[in-house]
Amino acid sequence: MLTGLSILQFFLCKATYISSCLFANDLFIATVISVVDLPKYARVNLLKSDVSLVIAAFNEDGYLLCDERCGALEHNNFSIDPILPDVLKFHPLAPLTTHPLYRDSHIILQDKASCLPAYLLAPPPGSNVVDCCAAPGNKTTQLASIMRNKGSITAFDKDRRRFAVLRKRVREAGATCVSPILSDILKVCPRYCHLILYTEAT
Ligand SMILES: C[S@@+](CC[C@H](N)C(=O)[O-])C[C@H]1O[C@@H](n2cnc3c(N)ncnc32)[C@H](O)[C@@H]1O
Repeated sequence: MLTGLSILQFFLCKATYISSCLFANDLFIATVISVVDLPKYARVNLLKSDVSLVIAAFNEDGYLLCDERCGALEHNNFSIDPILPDVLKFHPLAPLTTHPLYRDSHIILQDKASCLPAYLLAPPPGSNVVDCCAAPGNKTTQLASIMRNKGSITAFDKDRRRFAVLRKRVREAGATCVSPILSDILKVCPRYCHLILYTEAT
């Protein structure tokens, strides 16, 4: 039997539960909206194309290059990132994964934040670089693009399945200066690295 007080407690409890569900739901909706709001970034693979050719191809497909400062991107607009000259910014819903430039690895979908380490490292062509944690290969192929395939990139990953993706991406990107190695970087003999000038591990 519920007393008057316990009935009140029961309903208070329910009310708290319902409001926490509503709050969780709001949080979920807010999260979905913020993910949908994020722009898409496409890095031009300089091993297969160049920025002006990619811009021209998108223009032909009805995309319009606009100034980064013009605010929120319209559906078919895109802009050049103000910091990264080989990175293009698109509307969050731009259907880039079905675009031929993506399928042929002329562009690589890579978030702006992920593009920054290799851009800041900026190894000149002819460098010897070790990518310690390379799969799926976004930064590895970006480094190859920056180095114009000149020099060497030794790309380690210890996860067999992710390593397979790395090899595929490296091949598709035409990154011939990359040697993928399936291994735990921590087990690699330091002697091996005597030529290394740059390392990148993210
Ligand atoms: C966040 S992902 C790297 C993303 C990659 N740099 C890119 O830009 O595409 C981390 C990777 O590090 C690998 N990894 C973690 N510890 C490692 C180790 N000790 N040796 C080799 N690979 C390792 C994981 O298997 C995973 O594939």
